[in-house]
Amino acid sequence: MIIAIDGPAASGKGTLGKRLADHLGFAHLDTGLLYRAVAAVLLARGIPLSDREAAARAAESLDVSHLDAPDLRGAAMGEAASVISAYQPVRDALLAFQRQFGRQEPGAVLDGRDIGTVVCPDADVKLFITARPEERARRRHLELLRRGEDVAYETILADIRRRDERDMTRPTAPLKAAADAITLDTTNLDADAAFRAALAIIDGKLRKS
Ligand SMILES: Nc1ncnc2c1ncn2[C@@H]1O[C@H](COP(=O)(O)OP(=O)(O)OP(=O)(O)O)[C@@H](O)[C@H]1O
Ligand SMILES: Nc1ccn([C@@H]2O[C@H](COP(=O)(O)O)[C@@H](O)[C@H]2O)c(=O)n1
Repeated sequence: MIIAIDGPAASGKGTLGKRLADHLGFAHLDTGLLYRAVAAVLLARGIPLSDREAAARAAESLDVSHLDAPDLRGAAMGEAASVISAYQPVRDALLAFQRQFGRQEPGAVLDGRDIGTVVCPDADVKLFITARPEERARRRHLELLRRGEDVAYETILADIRRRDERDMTRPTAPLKAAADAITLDTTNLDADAAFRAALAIIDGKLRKS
């Protein structure tokens, strides 16, 4: 069984995905980390993010055993990931790994931008998690402060808006809800309430099928 979660930056996809996976005994993949890891390779080697060929090579030879590295979660890496994720060969190189991950038993939760539309178009349940940009920026601001990154709220809000715009308007696998996705707006829901709402959607969807 596959649960696909998509949505804009800092909407709570990863938090929800991990919680659902733990609850259901499923594997969980935060696919944004793959793009962040590719960007990290380029930045570590001093290669400009505009070098599409180098980005594609980095994606093709990506070592996925270090996706838990804390430096991947920083604000700069999110921005860099958003640049290289627009390159089709980068996306192509990461596709097979994601699809293979989704085949695990008893199930898998994948979160990202194109899970319901491209990576797992046949997913059993598709959720599109969203929240107002100001609320997402507030959450990310808190998170970064806790991590010791003292970035101004306004800067984070501007970054989120820019990243969403780039992700939504790129020609390849743009961020959008799949036609059969159920949208959950978590602007006024804390993480517990979002989890309960998502579980109710999943239960309802599975009972119908
Ligand atoms: N419903 C919620 N209410 C309040 N805070 C939340 C909620 N969901 C997640 N958070 C917090 O918001 C921040 C962003 O959440 P998370 O990293 O899960 O978002 P994301 O969509 O996976 O982000 P990204 O797109 O950058 O990968 C985290 O600090 C998380 O703890
Ligand atoms: N399926 C995905 C996941 C992520 N991206 C791109 O990576 C950037 C970072 O992702 P986070 O989820 O960690 O914020 C994101 O802004 C996207 O550009 C993607 O294209 N597809």
